[in-house]
Amino acid sequence: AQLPILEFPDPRLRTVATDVDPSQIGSPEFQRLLDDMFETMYDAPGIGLAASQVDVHQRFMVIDVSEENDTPMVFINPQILASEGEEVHEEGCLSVPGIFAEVTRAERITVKALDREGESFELDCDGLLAVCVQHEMDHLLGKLFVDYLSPLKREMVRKKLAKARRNAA
Ligand SMILES: O=C(O)C[C@@H](Cc1ccccc1)C(=O)SCC(=O)c1ccccc1
Ligand SMILES: [Zn+2]
Repeated sequence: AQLPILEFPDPRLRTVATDVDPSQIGSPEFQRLLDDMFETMYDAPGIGLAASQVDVHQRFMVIDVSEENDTPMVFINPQILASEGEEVHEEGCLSVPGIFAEVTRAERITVKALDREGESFELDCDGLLAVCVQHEMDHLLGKLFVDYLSPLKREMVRKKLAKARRNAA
């Protein structure tokens, strides 16, 4: 099922997620949640989705940066072991619809996490995957890409979204 995505400035997006209990990963409920998150992400459409965005405050995220939407990736209890370089990339966010801004992040990262089978893996990422992993991991810390904007610009974003919500209502 598609899950409702929380939208800025909803304070629940600021919650810091807690580690997933590895013994829960194999449960039907957790596997169903992963499936629902992929369905929600592909439908949005998006290239990533953090559990925080669907009001589940546990440390996991789903990503698929492939052109064909056929490379689903699950990162549970992710941690960045190493990072290097700097790269500016235009980012969007399903929790801040219609807003795009440039963000500077590490160019290359080594991320360690558990996969959907609960197996530990390490991955060297660069390019859009590295950007997306860092963007999703920020969500798990209650951070949004608009936090990298000036307070003035962030206020403009808040007003723009509030207006869009009024018009939609
Ligand atoms: O809010 C999210 O976490 C999803 C976000 C991830 C992201 C996008 C761009 C840079 C970093 C992280 C999105 O997927 S926004 C939508 C988007 O960028 C996109 C949608 C369809 C095709 C390609 C990109
Ligand atoms: Zn986002």
